[in-house]
Amino acid sequence: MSDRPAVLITGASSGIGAVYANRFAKRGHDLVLAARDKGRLDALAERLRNEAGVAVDVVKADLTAAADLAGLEARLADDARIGILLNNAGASIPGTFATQGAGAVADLIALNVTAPTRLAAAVAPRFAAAGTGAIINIGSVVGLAPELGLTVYGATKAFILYLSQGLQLELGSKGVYVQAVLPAATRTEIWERSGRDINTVQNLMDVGELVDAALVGFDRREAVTIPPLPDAGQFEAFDAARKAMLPNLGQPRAAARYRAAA
Ligand SMILES: NC(=O)C1=CN([C@@H]2O[C@H](COP(=O)(O)OP(=O)(O)OC[C@H]3O[C@@H](n4cnc5c(N)ncnc54)[C@H](OP(=O)(O)O)[C@@H]3O)[C@@H](O)[C@H]2O)C=CC1
Ligand SMILES: N[C@@H](C=O)C(=O)O
Repeated sequence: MSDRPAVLITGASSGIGAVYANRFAKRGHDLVLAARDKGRLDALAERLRNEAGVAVDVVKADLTAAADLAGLEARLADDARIGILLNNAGASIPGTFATQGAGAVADLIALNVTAPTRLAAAVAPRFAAAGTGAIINIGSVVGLAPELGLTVYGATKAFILYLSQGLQLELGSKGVYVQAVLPAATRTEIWERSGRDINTVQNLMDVGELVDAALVGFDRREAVTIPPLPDAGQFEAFDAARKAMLPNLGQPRAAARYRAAA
């Protein structure tokens, strides 16, 4: 039994989540790995038990299935060994907003928005009461860029950034660390799964490099970690400009530019 907090990782069967599992195991953390593909989870768990000597629980869970999600929520609420929640599971969908269909859009929101929010809501009271704990939410640079044409996917990732920043403000003073990680294009299965030929994607980052960079931000207790962004000052200026606008938003009258000429 490790003396470090256990880490519950969603979407641990492949890609970014599987690499995070490897890295946290090598750091000596026990793990709870959740995804739909139990075979891949079991193989990863066995390897990490052997290589890192940590305890690894596997939970087969479809985060768009209410009962499965509820089971993970209960695990997060009740298992005091879990001190880190990694909200990683996610997907994109092919097509455009006009072609994707309401069902596919709703399913994407269930996975990318509802599930990480409910899991964070399940663990936040326990972390706040304990005065410690960490929530890592995997967003995307696409959440900053409607220009990329991934409208609903990007909107789900913009939600993750906002949720993370809000939770930082609400929970930080209670000892809970919340990190938003915003990868750019990274070499994982998400591309094939969402109908994209990965060979057409430019500037793909190696998934191990992505996770190692995200963990540098984690170790620094950075609020928003954007591994591909060379100059942190650009995001700081972006966020400062947003904050500078806030005092001008609560006005009793419509701005003169919107009032009919007298
Ligand atoms: N790769 C990239 O370019 C980028 C990825 N991201 C984000 O990184 C995160 C991880 O994605 P990535 O590693 O790239 O992609 P992968 O497709 O490799 O991994 C996605 C993971 O999510 C799990 N998952 C998918 N659907 C469900 C579901 N319904 N219920 C439970 N688990 C599910 C998959 O497991 P299983 O199929 O076994 O359920 C898998 O483990 C996502 O949130 C993604 O949006 C952000 C920016 C860039
Ligand atoms: N997953 C990628 C887009 O589909 C990304 O977030 O860059």
